[in-house]
Order: sequence, then C-alpha cells, then structure tokens
Amino acid sequence: MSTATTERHDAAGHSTTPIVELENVGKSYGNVHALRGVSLNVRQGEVTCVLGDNGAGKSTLIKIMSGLHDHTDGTMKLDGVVRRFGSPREAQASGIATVYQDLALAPLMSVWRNFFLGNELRKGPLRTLDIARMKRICADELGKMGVFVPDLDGPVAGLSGGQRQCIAIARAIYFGARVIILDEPTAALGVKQSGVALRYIVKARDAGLGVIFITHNPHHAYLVGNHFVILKLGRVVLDAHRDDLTLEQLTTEMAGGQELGELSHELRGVDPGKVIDPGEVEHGQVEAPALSPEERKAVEREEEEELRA
Ligand SMILES: Nc1ncnc2c1ncn2[C@@H]1O[C@H](COP(=O)(O)OP(=O)(O)OP(=O)(O)O)[C@@H](O)[C@H]1O
Repeated sequence: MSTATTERHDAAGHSTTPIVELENVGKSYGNVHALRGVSLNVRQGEVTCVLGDNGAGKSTLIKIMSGLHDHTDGTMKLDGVVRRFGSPREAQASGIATVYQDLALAPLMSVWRNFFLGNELRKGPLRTLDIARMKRICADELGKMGVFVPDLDGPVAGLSGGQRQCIAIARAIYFGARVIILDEPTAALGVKQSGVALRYIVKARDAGLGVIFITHNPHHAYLVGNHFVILKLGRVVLDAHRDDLTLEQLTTEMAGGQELGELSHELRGVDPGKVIDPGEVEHGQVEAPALSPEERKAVEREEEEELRA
C-alpha cells in the first residue's frame, strides 16, 4: 500500500503543511492554567507573532515547543506527526531552535568561538580545533545574514545588541534549525538596534525558516509578521492573518481592545452601561459615545431616509 502524500507548496516553493501545529494545547501548573485551548501553526517562510502582556502564557508556550515543559492538554504536531519532546535536545534535533533574551552567548569569548560553542569543529588524529575552518564558516554564515564583523577574534561584548541577536540566529540556522523561536528579541534594544534585529528576522524568514516572534510590541510585530496571535491569561483572544488586520487593530487589541474602551469611558466619567439621553448630549452634559463604523453607517442610512421622507 502506498503511503505517499502529495505535499502542497506556495508560490515561493514553501510547503503549505505547517512545520509545527498546536491544536487546543493547554498547560496547567497544579491549579494554575497557564494555557488553555491554544491553536497555532508555524509555516515555512512565515513569521508568526505571539503577543501578550505579562503572565499571558508566552513563556509557557515557548517552553512547550522547545521541549522544556510538556503540555497537559491538546496535541502538538511536527510535520503533521503528533510529537512530545522529552527534552530541549530532542526539540533541537527536530530543528526547533530557541533564541532566548540572554542569547546564551559568552560575552568575553570571540565571535567565532561563540558561533561554535559546544559544537566545535576538529581535525586530524589529535582532534585539534579546526580554527581556520570555524572562522571561515562563521564569516560566511554572518555574511549570508548581511552582517559584517570586522574582527571575528574580538569578544562578542564589543558588538551591538542587534548584531549579537544575529549571531544567535545565524548559529541556529547553521546548526539545522527549521523553526526559530525568538523570545522578545527587541525588548532590551533601542530603536536603531531593534531595526537591526527586525531585519534579521526577515532574513531568517526569507531563508525559508518558520519564525515565531514573541513580543509585547505590536509595531515591531506588524513590521515583520505574516500572522498574529494575541494571548491573554492563557487564551488566544486574536488570531489573524496580516491581510485581515491593520496595525491600528493590532495595537488596540494588544492594549486591551474593548476593555480599554470601557476604561476610557470610565475615566471620562461615563458609565458604559448607562443609556445616554440624547438631550444630555445635545446640551453638552455628556460626550456622545464613539460609534463603531457599522453604527455610523446605520445612523447615516437613517438620516438619509429621513431626508428623503
Ligand atoms: N512553573 C510555574 N509554576 C506555576 N505557575 C507558573 C509557572 N510558570 C508560569 N506560571 C504561571 O503561568 C502563567 C503564565 O506565565 P508565563 O510566564 O507563561 O507568561 P508570560 O506571558 O511569559 O509572562 P511574562 O511576559 O511576564 O514573562 C502565569 O500566571 C504564571 O504565574
């Protein structure tokens, strides 16, 4: 019996089957439900942004995908096959690399040593370090990401925050990552360095990786993202493709959406549940509530009908 499957590809030649697929994934720490019913796809050549406030469940999500924690509900699939990673090493061997905020770089060690840290190349019967080859590969791989480091022997501490991010990303790609999880890569960076890091995210995406970009910042997410998921108290409250979402909508949702509107009313002294007497508005006693586009259209239609009558 043939087990061959017909894999579909998009216009860029990337497989449309998600590399990682979470279905209704949940995670409880005792009585604390850190994640509930989270579904998420990571595809080749796409940046999936996961946004959320403190305690939303972002770290828990990263830990499940990177093999640090096991989920307690739902399924995780890798290339369409149900998987559970027993350890971070297993996740890495499956091509899932996580770049944490601290980057796991040794600041006083040289750039090339950091690139190969724990995976040093050796040569000859005495297995001595193949320094020349490591430096050459390091320069080539950084070059592919558009980074030029004048002195590969210099310490990583001498590089900018954005360049350090790039070394961590280039290293993950070189060692076989197909999915790269970036844990708030721009959180500790200024505007210019955030721009550098965002460029590398796009490079990783264009190199055909599936990128998960964890961030608090909707502006950064919208610059590079193809897909957006907002977590709140462990649940997905927004899941949208870029074509179906404006930056304004993403920013509003991230800032609290409806809750923010209610807060704004409250701070202006208007009870959102209160039925407003049009007379009060007319006499300037209370401010007219903002109308949604649909409500505005309905009002315009009513006014037109009144005029015609
Ligand atoms: N090991 C743990 N034991 C018990 N509760 C935990 C544990 N880890 C996380 N939690 C709880 O799970 C919820 C989600 O936490 P998580 O760290 O995943 O959120 P986060 O979005 O990464 O937040 P932050 O941006 O602050 O890092 C929180 O209520 C947190 O207190």
